[in-house]
Amino acid sequence: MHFFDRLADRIAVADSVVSVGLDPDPARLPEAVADADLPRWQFNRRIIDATHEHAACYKPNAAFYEDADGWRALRETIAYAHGKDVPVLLDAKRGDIGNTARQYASVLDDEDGPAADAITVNPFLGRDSLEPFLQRAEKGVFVLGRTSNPGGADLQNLELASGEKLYERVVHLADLWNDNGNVGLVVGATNPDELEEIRELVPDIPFLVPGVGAQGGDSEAAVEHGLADGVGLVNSSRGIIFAGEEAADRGAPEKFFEAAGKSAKQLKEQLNQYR
Ligand SMILES: O=C(O)c1cc(=O)[nH]c(=O)n1[C@@H]1O[C@H](COP(=O)(O)O)[C@@H](O)[C@H]1O
Repeated sequence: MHFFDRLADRIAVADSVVSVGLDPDPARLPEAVADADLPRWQFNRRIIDATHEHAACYKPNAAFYEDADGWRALRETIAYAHGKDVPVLLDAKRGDIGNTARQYASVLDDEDGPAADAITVNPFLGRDSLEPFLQRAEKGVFVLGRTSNPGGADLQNLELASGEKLYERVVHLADLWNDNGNVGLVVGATNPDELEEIRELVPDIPFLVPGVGAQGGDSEAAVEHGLADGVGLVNSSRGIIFAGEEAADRGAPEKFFEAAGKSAKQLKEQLNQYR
């Protein structure tokens, strides 16, 4: 099944557009999992148990898994999320020359265990660097459009000779690259005006909107402009998975994962007001 059809089904079942970011910073893992074999996997398992009812998608960021045990933790996490019937978007921001890109894209194949259903990619190297991802028609390919970080404007807002901004050009290209209907765009919630403008440029492309929660982005704009025909994702990572830190610090470690569930539910309900 094509990723966006699968995502539409999941959004309907969970009544949610929340993407739960699985960014298990080793320095912030609670004691309950810190001594386990594969702490990140044990952490994610309990986060998934607590949040899956409210999750349209899980988004593990590859940066938190790029070591020997990390890929094992990631594979277990993907399998577990699939077991709960929730799709997984691997946030890897890939983009490289052809043969390297082909290798990167193989992370989407099931040969070594369950693979992610979608991935984030960086468009800086142009179409051929993304071709191996785009050709996997059933997989979602989210192209970085306008990122949420303060330095995003350094390059993305540069004005080209044509008068277009660089991010506008990227958005236009992403639309051209969408032969298989599997392209999405990443547009941060911290730039609501640009979110609105980009939605006008590409009415039919679903967005992944990160930046609500810990980065303080605009959740109303995220929903209003992030969805295309009801399909899209609004991501929060630290705001959900570490919501229980304070309770644990106050001597209630059992509340850690419960708080993540509450936070995911709260975000779902907040976003649903605007759907
Ligand atoms: O591609 C992304 O997901 C992404 C793009 C962007 O513009 N900004 C952004 O924060 N992200 C990712 O979204 C997640 C945000 O995490 P929190 O700020 O903890 O919610 C991290 O995994 C980021 O790498």
